[in-house]
Amino acid sequence: MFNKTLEEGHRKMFQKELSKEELEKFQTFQEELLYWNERMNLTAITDEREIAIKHMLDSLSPLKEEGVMEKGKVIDIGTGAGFPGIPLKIMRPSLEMTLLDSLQKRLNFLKGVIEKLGLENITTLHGRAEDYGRAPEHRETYDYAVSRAVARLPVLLEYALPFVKVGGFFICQKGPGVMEELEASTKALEVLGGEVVRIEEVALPFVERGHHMIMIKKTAETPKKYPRQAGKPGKSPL
Ligand SMILES: C[S@@+](CC[C@H](N)C(=O)[O-])C[C@H]1O[C@@H](n2cnc3c(N)ncnc32)[C@H](O)[C@@H]1O
Repeated sequence: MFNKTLEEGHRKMFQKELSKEELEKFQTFQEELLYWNERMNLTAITDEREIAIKHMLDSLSPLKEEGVMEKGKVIDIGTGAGFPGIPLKIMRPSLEMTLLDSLQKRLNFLKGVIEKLGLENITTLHGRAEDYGRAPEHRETYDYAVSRAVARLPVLLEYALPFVKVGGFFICQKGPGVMEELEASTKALEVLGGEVVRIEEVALPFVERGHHMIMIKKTAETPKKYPRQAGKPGKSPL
């Protein structure tokens, strides 16, 4: 059921077949997710078909944009059980992927997944986005930041934009409240050096509800005082 849904759904979304190797990797990831989900809290979605659609295919939606994430350094902020970072890495093995989360046990799960799938050029990073966003080895060094289901946009921008090089992009997915979140983000975009370049409605195969993909270009360096200390962006968003 998982494989069939993923294959058909991928074909509908991208008009392209998944290779045998890609399919095997997705399947192993799904099996690991379900196995470990019995032992720790990884996902509320446990139906195989739903995992294929709402986790795997949903994570791939940035790839619908032509020329996006063909190569370069990517950070997935608040990756949780590996979404969208692992599916993106399966489809684009040449990406240099960093999976960031503040929960160590989820990263331990991901280290196992990375080994089982034989993925290379992928690392896990334990801690808060606000702290790594100030660290010179991470600040403004990524071509892309991605993030799904982590925070409202004004908060998320303060987590994400400090990681992105000027000229790079932050890509996130948002549900029905997208326009309201965008309106609330005017100040954050201006202060942190970002500009919305695309808002795309993404339809997911087999289900009614899709989402919006927002592409934000980093247009200027983020001032040194951002991100503020851990917890502050969430408590008092820009
Ligand atoms: C609701 S989960 C979403 C996980 C995954 N992105 C997905 O779409 O399934 C949010 C994740 O973000 C992490 N997180 C929240 N705030 C964070 C922060 N400031 N820095 C790093 N990770 C954070 C949490 O630990 C959690 O794993």
